[in-house]
Amino acid sequence: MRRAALRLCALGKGQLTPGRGLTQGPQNPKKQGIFHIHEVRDKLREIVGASTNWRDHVKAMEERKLLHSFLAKSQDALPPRRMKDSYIEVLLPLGSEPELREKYLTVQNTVRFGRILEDLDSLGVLICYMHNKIHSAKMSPLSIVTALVDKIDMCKKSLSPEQDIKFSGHVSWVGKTSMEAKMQMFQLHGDEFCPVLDATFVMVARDSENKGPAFVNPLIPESPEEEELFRQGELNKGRRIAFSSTSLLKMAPSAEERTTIHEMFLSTLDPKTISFRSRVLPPNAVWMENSKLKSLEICHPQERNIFNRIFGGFLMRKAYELAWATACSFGGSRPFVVAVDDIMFQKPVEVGSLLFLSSQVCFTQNNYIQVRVHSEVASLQEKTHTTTNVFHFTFMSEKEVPLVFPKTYGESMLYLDGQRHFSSMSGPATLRKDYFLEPKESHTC
Ligand SMILES: CCCCCCCCCC(=O)SCCNC(=O)CCNC(=O)[C@H](O)C(C)(C)COP(=O)(O)OP(=O)(O)OC[C@H]1O[C@@H](n2cnc3c(N)ncnc32)[C@H](O)[C@@H]1OP(=O)(O)O
Repeated sequence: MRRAALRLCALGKGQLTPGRGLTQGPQNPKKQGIFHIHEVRDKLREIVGASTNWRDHVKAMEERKLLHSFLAKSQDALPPRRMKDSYIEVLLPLGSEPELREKYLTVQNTVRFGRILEDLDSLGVLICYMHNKIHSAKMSPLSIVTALVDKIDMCKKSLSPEQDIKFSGHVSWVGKTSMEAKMQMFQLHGDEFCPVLDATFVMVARDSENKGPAFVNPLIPESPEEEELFRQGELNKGRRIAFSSTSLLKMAPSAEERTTIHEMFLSTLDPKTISFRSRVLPPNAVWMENSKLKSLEICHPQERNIFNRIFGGFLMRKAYELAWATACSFGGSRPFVVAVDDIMFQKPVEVGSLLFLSSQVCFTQNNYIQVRVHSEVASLQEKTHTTTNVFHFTFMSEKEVPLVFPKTYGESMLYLDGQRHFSSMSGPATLRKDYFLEPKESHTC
């Protein structure tokens, strides 16, 4: 493994305390200043001036054009902000408001992770709007879009749909037009909020009409912890550039990777024939081509964001649910998501698009299933397909899963890419002995 193994949630109680309370977990949910989950989208609508019905969306966009004059000509012209300026907490009161549960419920009486992805996306965008808030204006001239889900690490197998959940987050790094938002999620256990998830998103600011880049306010770290967070943001940017420059779409696999693929190839040759063409599946293995599932979404106006594009969170939920079904049918049991990695939003998805999602298992190890979902939109006029996103999900199954074998060169590259994503997690999966343990009845997290 290139980077020592699987991600453990780096969460601790009150892990980082810039500006007191930043990224802090256990706090009284009833205190002032916590948004209700319903308020997040309402607040976003208010900030961007979104229409509440589809008929008015053209008028709403026309109004946004007028905000162009509020855009800064340079980043230096914008006042610096602190991490605490964008810090927010959001309550999802599944315990205290049972009527909310239905939307979040799975048949196994756990919380739908796809819904959490949607909430994280909206929260990430709201955090970035808080960072760039113009205090004298109600609306923002910026169009902030999700560019990347850098990573999401789960530290609990499943969440209870009967206990309150709290999200918190803030901007942790800024570039010229991009921002990193770090978010955490906690669930009430006894009278304490315990950490359950850790997420890093990258958002990009665009002009009022979402046609070109726009500058974001600088960020000033105020304590050694904040400096460390900011430095980590810089490192993350460097890591992403390095990861992308060695992409298998650009470069040949390493010598070690080539050996892996060749050995897998040799292990599939039929010993009875002296031929490179007769391939036999080894025991307890599945051909990669047989691990696929596909779906189609018609992108209705209901799922639009202000810019008349489809919400990133909706795309993630759809991709996640397809990936889960893929892992489920591959492993033969209900898997749990462990990590989400490197979801890149390459192109916006327009309202009215036909969105094709294609999911396949591309790597497995012990109980782990690495699933890749590719999404593309079809242009009906030109009969062309354009890739909009690639999603990477790591699932854990309760029992050991079959190996997945590539047959073609292209599939071998998918295998290696899957292996790279799996290896980029930060702690060996097998070390996570507590992962399947349900919370104890004691009130410790
Ligand atoms: C209901 C009402 C609520 C309304 C709320 C609205 C919230 C909406 C939130 C969403 O749902 S957005 C929908 C999902 N996302 C998208 O559709 C985005 C699709 N992708 C794009 O539009 C472009 O790829 C994107 C604007 C993200 C980047 O465009 P470019 O590739 O031309 O960007 P460019 O090269 O100019 O780089 C601009 C910045 O982005 C950074 N960047 C671009 N791609 C990146 C990436 N993949 N990862 C990290 N950073 C990235 C890049 O480093 C640079 O940072 P700095 O200016 O700080 O140096």
